[in-house]
Amino acid sequence: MALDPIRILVTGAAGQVGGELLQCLAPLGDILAPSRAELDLANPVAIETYLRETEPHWIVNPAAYTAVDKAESEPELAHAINALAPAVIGREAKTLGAKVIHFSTDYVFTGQGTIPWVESDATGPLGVYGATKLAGEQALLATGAEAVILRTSWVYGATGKNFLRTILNLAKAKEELRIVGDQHGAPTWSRDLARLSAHILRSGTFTPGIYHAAGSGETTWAGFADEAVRLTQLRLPEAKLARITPIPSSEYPTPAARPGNSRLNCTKLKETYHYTMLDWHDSLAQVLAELA
Ligand SMILES: NC(=O)C1=CN([C@@H]2O[C@H](COP(=O)(O)OP(=O)(O)OC[C@H]3O[C@@H](n4cnc5c(N)ncnc54)[C@H](OP(=O)(O)O)[C@@H]3O)[C@@H](O)[C@H]2O)C=CC1
Ligand SMILES: Cc1cn([C@H]2C[C@H](O)[C@@H](COP(=O)(O)OP(=O)(O)O[C@H]3O[C@@H](C)C(=O)[C@@H](O)[C@H]3O)O2)c(=O)[nH]c1=O
Ligand SMILES: [Mg+2]
Repeated sequence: MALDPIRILVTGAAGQVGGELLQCLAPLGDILAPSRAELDLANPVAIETYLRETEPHWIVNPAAYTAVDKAESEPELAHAINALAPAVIGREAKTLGAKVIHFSTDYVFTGQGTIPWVESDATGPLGVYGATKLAGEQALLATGAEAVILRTSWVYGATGKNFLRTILNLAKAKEELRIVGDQHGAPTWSRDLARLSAHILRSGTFTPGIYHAAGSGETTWAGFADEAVRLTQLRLPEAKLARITPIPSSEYPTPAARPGNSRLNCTKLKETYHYTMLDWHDSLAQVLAELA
């Protein structure tokens, strides 16, 4: 008798993490990757119907409302996608006996201090995006579903909309880029998150809970931009690239405030799942090689 193949639902497959998940999880089962038109996460009934029809064994949910500034003027939509959808996913997963891997953010924290945050630290989001992501964590956990929540930071990769690609484009067009130098954290490669997810799926034991999962090491946005431009200049000695000037956040006003301390302590992930996230310098070099 043939065994039922493992069905893995990947939401947001057109996004940065979702795209990498498609590649990394494909060898592990049958992937369901509905487009936004096929599964609109802003519609709870659509989520319920889709999950009852497809009965996935795993639900991997990187889909989110990720426009941090725009969320300030679209709080209802951000809440529907980031908070209500995880609640419905959790409720249905609990009924199905499906396991969930969900993604959250450093922006659940206030950003006070300099010590890397641990999972049990008090939260205090500064804006709508962070608040809706925090509500999503809490709602998912409250369903009692078997869920791992990976809190990550500063996600980038060779594809999708991200800070690295924005900076490389701007650096070719300008002489100087003024970038905030007082927000501290770690860039995280989208592919490393997908590899971690595959690792969790494969690991025989599933230990639910919140885990911090950010690139190893730390920098600032200005430090990240500076290293990206430096490495690009080494590869393209003839190119005229902008110099990076670090500025205080007060000189780069945005609708949503960002945390000054986004450092995430990833010890729990290491100890529980025996997975160490790549150092951000190493992943940056790999992503730049892929872009070249
Ligand atoms: N990007 C970052 O820097 C960080 C991200 N995170 C978290 O990691 C996760 C992955 O982020 P990332 O891959 O960068 O996000 P992206 O913005 O690259 O992708 C998000 C995906 O979600 C989809 N989506 C949005 N709204 C809906 C909806 N109503 N129905 C169905 N799909 C929808 C988008 O679809 P479409 O393509 O149609 O817009 C897109 O494919 C998210 O949970 C995010 O909160 C955490 C820390 C940092
Ligand atoms: C383009 C640019 C940005 N900045 C600043 C703004 C901001 O503080 C920082 C990064 O810019 P971004 O627009 O990429 O920032 P942002 O969209 O806030 O990135 C966040 O996205 C969400 C989804 C997360 O979960 C977070 O972990 C984080 O990655 O750099 C400058 O100072 N100068 C510039 O020229
Ligand atoms: Mg952004």
